[in-house]
Amino acid sequence: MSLQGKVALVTGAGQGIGRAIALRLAKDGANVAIVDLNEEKMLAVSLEVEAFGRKSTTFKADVSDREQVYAAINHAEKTLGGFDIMVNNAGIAQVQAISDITQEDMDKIQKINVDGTLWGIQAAAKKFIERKQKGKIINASSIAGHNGFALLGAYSATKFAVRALTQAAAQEYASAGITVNAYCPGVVGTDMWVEIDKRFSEITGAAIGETFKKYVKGIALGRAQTPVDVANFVSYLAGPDSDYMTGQAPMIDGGMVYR
Ligand SMILES: NC(=O)C1=CN([C@@H]2O[C@H](COP(=O)(O)OP(=O)(O)OC[C@H]3O[C@@H](n4cnc5c(N)ncnc54)[C@H](O)[C@@H]3O)[C@@H](O)[C@H]2O)C=CC1
Ligand SMILES: CC(=O)C(C)=O
Repeated sequence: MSLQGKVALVTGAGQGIGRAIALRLAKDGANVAIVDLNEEKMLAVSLEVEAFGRKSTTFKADVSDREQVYAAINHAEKTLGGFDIMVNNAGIAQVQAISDITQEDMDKIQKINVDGTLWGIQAAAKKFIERKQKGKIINASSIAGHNGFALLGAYSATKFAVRALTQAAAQEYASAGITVNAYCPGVVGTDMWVEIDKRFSEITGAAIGETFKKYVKGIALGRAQTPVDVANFVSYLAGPDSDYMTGQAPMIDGGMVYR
């Protein structure tokens, strides 16, 4: 159990990839703070974490609000007795042709995916430095953070930005013993993809399920990704085996985008 006694905070942990990460870090030995907008879902995941024999706490926060992110970290530290790993996982998708993206669309997705990640990096690094300890910051990018996809332009732009923040933060915080990396999943069967598929269908006329199937066909390993596939990689990024890695954003996508 490589994370025995460590404290991790996972944003967007009420469901999907964030939930799987929270459970995997708990399995690895960490006590886990669950942060999300949905209180009922957070509580359910918190109970699942405790079933591994770990401590857990929940904190309702909108990651786009800087103060709420700082408050979430303070809460985790106080309740769980430390703070070692920050997973900036919360994010939203949008499916929209470039010509149809509005200012409101762009403001919303940037505030959550980009600002939310920035506040998470900044607040976590400040806490690690204040505590005079090393720390790990792990951000959710995407294959869409390496490759622009049609109808996912705004989303792709935010995930490219997450990689930029990851690279800059890795350099700025290395001397403090803080590593900053990102994970880039491909097509993961979560509610996010149910929504993406539905929006593609509205825009292109594709049948429900067709876009998801089309994307999955492009995966070399021949199946859609599960949240656990992502969590397995985040476990590595959170643990001591990745201590010599920083500023990176590898694909964990079953073979879709090659860099
Ligand atoms: N599903 C996929 O295929 C892929 C997902 N990703 C990224 O992985 C991350 C997680 O994705 P999924 O689990 O699929 O999404 P999801 O939509 O299933 O879950 C996202 C969670 O984040 C929470 N959330 C949303 N906005 C929030 C906010 N402002 N503050 C706090 N919590 C908020 C939601 O309540 C929800 O529990 C996202 O950053 C996403 O962009 C990256 C690549 C592929
Ligand atoms: C949701 C997402 O990041 C992709 C590319 O599927």
